[in-house]
Amino acid sequence: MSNITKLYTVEEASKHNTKQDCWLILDGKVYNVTKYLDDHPGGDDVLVNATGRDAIEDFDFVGHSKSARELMDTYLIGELDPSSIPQQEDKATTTRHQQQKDQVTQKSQDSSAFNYWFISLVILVISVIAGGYLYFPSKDQ
Ligand code: HEM
Repeated sequence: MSNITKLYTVEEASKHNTKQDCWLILDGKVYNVTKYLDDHPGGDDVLVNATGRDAIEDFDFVGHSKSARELMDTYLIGELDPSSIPQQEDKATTTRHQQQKDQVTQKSQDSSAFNYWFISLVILVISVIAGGYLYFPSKDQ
């Protein structure tokens, strides 16, 4: 097993995206698979298409064998620098979640205000009817 010492940015790792120079990012680790392209049983295109992003989900989806996982170590050249991983999507997601939360809070506040006025109106109507019976009792009694 190789020692992992070198850190690469996503940008640096993503530059190697051709059949002459192909690096993969798998679970935060960086692999130079250029020499393996011709031997990969799944073909070279699939590997070149998996560059520029962490392709561990694709790798796992294929259901690679134990020996395939052991083979990976041969091509390991380093790890991804975590600070280089773009956070934009997370920020956008957080903002979207906050907006959704705000909308729910706003709706619940609107509905509380409506309930307050509705209940007040019902009490008022009941009071008027009850008052009517008290001041104008039925002639039968
Ligand atoms: C260093 C990385 C990789 C190594 C060492 C590797 C190795 C292998 C090996 C040994 C096989 C034969 C089947 C097995 O033993 O599981 C295989 C098949 C395959 N691999 Fe990879 N692979 C790597 C990355 C990837 C990636 C990133 C993808 C997809 C995005 C991929 C897609 C496939 C496909 C589609 C097959 C064919 C499966 C089949 O026909 O049943 N591989 N790989």
